[in-house]
Amino acid sequence: MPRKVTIFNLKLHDFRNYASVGLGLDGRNVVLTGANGAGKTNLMEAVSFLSPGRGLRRAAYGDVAREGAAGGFAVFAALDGMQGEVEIGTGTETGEEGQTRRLRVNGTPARSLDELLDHLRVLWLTPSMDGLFTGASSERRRFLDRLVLSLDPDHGRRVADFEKAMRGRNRLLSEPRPDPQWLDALERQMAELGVAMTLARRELVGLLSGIVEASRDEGPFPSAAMSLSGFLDDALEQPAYEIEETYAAVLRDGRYRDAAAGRTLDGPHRVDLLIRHREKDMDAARCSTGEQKALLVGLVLAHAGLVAGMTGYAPVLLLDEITAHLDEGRRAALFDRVDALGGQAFLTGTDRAMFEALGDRARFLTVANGTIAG
Ligand SMILES: Nc1ncnc2c1ncn2[C@@H]1O[C@H](COP(=O)(O)OP(=O)(O)OP(=O)(O)O)[C@@H](O)[C@H]1O
Repeated sequence: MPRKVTIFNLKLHDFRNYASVGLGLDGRNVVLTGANGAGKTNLMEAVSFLSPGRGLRRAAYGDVAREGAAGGFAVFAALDGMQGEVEIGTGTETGEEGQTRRLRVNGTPARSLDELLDHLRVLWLTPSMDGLFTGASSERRRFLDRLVLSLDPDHGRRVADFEKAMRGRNRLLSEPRPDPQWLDALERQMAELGVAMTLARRELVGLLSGIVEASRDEGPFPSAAMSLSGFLDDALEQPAYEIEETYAAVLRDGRYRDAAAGRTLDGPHRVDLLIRHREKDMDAARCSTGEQKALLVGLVLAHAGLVAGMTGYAPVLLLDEITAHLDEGRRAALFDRVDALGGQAFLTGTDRAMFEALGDRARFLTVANGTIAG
């Protein structure tokens, strides 16, 4: 059984519609109910800032600070985490480069937001992910990279460095006489990072598929068959250095074509995560809304199980408006699976009755107008 990470105190300051609010928690799951616009998702978003990145809305920091507030926002959490008890403070400051996010761990400034991953992993499922299967491949890539990142903290840097090198190459190719040596160097870097990224993604898909397979008969959530497509699909059985050579050659040979296109046409930035509904043997994009939601829930729960297995600690789960599209049986099964994961989950909805099956496995809170009541 994985160990539990427990957030037992949460404070928000100038965060969206919260001027200042403090919340004591007892380690159980948390159900937040309230009217539309009350601040339920905002509270979840605050918890999502306990992971690197821009949170579950991928918001610009300027939009997160409470309208009318003079400075930035702040989120404080006291938790029993992966390295014991810790106090985390994060928020924005306005400097020369605009709004930047800062992190303090036990009062000491952290060098990087990645330090958050030493203490907890936060995973989420929000209604904005409902279009994952039907939307653009860039959304699925982002989803995939977030899954990888929660297991492999170096992945974010790899992706960012690859994109930087690619932008450099694109810029160089737009010049009338680009320096071939400089191009060689950038392409070598892209090959190294691009192949590392691809192998990390492939490993994640393999591990996740294993978990999905193992939990196939555990309830009403359909299982996803996943594969990657769109980048060196035939070369990936080779050793890593050979794949790098292959990709570097593809880039070299594609210079004229890419210069004409104004962008790099081959690379890990073109990969798609293909998902099929296993039981129906149907492309997820062609499944019903409810089937897609159930497939996504199954995938996120499998990923949470994988993170718990790999780190030894159950992740904090944020499930926003999770009961929409799920029938009663699926809701009860979801709560059982969430509970079996052994972590702390935050769930939101407009109707408290939808969460009745959780019983005393959750603490019920009511959110209204940027205030929270027990
Ligand atoms: N920077 C901000 N400053 C002040 N208020 C904000 C800011 N950003 C968003 N809001 C307000 O927060 C409210 C939305 O809160 P939230 O998304 O948490 O609602 P919710 O309770 O999840 O509602 P729903 O059930 O509709 O999803 C809106 O009224 C919105 O105008």
